[in-house]
Amino acid sequence: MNIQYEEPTLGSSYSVVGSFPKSFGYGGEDQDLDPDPEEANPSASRPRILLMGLRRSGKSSIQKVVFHKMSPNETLFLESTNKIYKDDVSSSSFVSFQIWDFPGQVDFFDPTFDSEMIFKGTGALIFVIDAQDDYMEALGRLHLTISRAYKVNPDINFEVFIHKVDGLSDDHKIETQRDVHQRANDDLADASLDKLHLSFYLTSIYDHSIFEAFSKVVQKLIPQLPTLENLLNIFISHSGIEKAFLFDVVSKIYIATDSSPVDMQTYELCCDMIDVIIDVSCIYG
Ligand SMILES: Nc1nc2c(ncn2[C@@H]2O[C@H](COP(=O)(O)OP(=O)(O)OP(=O)(O)O)[C@@H](O)[C@H]2O)c(=O)[nH]1
Repeated sequence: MNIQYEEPTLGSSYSVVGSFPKSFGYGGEDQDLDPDPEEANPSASRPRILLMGLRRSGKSSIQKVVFHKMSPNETLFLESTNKIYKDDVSSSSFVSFQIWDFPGQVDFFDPTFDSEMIFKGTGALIFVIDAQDDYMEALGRLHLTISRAYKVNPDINFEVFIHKVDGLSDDHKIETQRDVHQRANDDLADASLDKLHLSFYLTSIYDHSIFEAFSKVVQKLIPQLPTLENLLNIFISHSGIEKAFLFDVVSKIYIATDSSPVDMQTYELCCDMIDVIIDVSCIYG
């Protein structure tokens, strides 16, 4: 398969305000290797989040729903991705990264697949597994992908989205997560890759779980997170406010929250309030 690169078609609502500090370690080195001329630009030092997984696992849907406000039902009409689709997310000074949506059939052994270039500048690799399908093939692919990426760049955060869980009962969700977790880690142990840490999330585009999972993935890439958490702790202790989130309004992912546990209902309520405010400001704007 020939890997081609598609320029980001950035939603007009996004503007470049800032990027991750260079000291974070995602600049420079990869720029020489990347065939994309845009990478020569200093703004390209923002970290990369890769979306990988088998065909039809839901990668493009996740990217469109979270970052382009596509309604979940519209994703039924998405066409299969056949080249790497790069999307710039630069909506505030704390969230600035690129998402690379990969085609499901990417072939690591193809000479045009430059794993050095792709994985070197990567902050997080999200591997999407369709929980409504038989996931054995996906687990094999997960192992191949992460072991290859780890060899090139052991600093990548490996995130596994056990996706489309909207069709599963609560018991089935927990059982699937346990099973995927167990098998994926057994495969790593067999390959003597015990040091490689995987994080698992149950996700669906039909509820807020995908926004929550993406929030956590992005938070891990924010070097200022402890400071932000601290500031929010101080804020709630002095204001009598119960819970504080720092939101990226455009995507509704939260960049930080105070250290009390996150209750999904509170998070959903805040997301709904953001929608109301955006709708009202569109009417009166
Ligand atoms: N039930 C359910 N369906 C989903 C979910 N996410 C995506 N889908 C559906 O899964 C199908 C495939 O989604 P895509 O986003 O095109 O999958 P992809 O992984 O990008 O596929 P390729 O481009 O072929 O690699 C679509 O019909 C989506 O509507 C989800 O959370 N729940």
